[in-house]
Amino acid sequence: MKIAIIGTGNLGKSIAKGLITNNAITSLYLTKRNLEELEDLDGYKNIFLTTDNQEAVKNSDILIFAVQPAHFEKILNDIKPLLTEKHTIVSTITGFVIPKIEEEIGADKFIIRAMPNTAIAVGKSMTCICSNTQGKKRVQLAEAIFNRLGHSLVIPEAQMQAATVVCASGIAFWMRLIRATTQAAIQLGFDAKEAQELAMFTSEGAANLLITNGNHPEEEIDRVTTPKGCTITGLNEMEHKGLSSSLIQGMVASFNKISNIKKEQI
Ligand SMILES: NC(=O)C1=CN([C@@H]2O[C@H](COP(=O)(O)OP(=O)(O)OC[C@H]3O[C@@H](n4cnc5c(N)ncnc54)[C@H](OP(=O)(O)O)[C@@H]3O)[C@@H](O)[C@H]2O)C=CC1
Ligand SMILES: O=C(O)[C@@H]1CCC=N1
Repeated sequence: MKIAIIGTGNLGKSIAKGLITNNAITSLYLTKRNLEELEDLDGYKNIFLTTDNQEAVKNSDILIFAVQPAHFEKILNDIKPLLTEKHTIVSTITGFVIPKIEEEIGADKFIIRAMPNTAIAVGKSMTCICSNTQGKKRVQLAEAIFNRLGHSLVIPEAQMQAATVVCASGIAFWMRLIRATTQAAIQLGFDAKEAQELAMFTSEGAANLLITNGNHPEEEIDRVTTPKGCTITGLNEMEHKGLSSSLIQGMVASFNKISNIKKEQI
């Protein structure tokens, strides 16, 4: 696959690392105005670092856009004359809706919106995907790419903002939960390194139980909670202090913020 990442910042670089590690490329163009931060990716075979978006577009078939929303319109205008039938446009840009992309480059283009997260760098992204009518013909291609870099789900565009909160911001939310677990483990007597090890691998195990068994979380909780035991005592105390409620309220606040940003842009 001949892929270009236009805007290789936090997310773009994570995608690049995932693609490189998973041998998912024939060639990979990475663009950015200031290339210094990409020095560690310099010198790899078939990886080209450039400030020239047009060069990247000419030499690639799949164009993954990962710039800030404010930069996207101008970049689309600059590369528009170079777009052909071979190109699949993949936008990871939050809040930039498909009708607006079609307005810039035309509804005849193959347009995909993807919402990955930074775990794409280690091949573990949960990525939600939607497309324009023309792009439906290339959705399987997008799924193939993102399934190599984790797990993907095709959703209606109307759910993309919610997917941003649950999956993209979700990485930050889970990091806080893991950090809090680590802090508790330190208070209970483990050193910092051991505490983080316990927190990371326990959360990985919990997720894998659900992924492998397909159970509801409460079924797995029932297997751990001995009557009158320490687990149910801990869980109930967490709920008295608002664990579930605070997570739900935080995610809804995050969703409301995205909705407001979108209104500000209109
Ligand atoms: N971070 C995340 O977890 C996620 C982010 N997103 C979305 O992805 C997009 C990127 O986010 P993020 O990676 O965090 O942002 P960053 O600011 O880290 O990255 C954007 C990059 O675009 C580059 N850039 C700016 N202008 C141009 C240009 N004209 N040509 C080429 N490159 C350019 C910038 O580098 P330079 O200034 O050197 O050009 C910068 O490195 C956003 O729209 C965000 O909403 C979506 C899902 C998850
Ligand atoms: O925090 C943000 O607004 C962006 C969108 C998802 C991840 N980062």
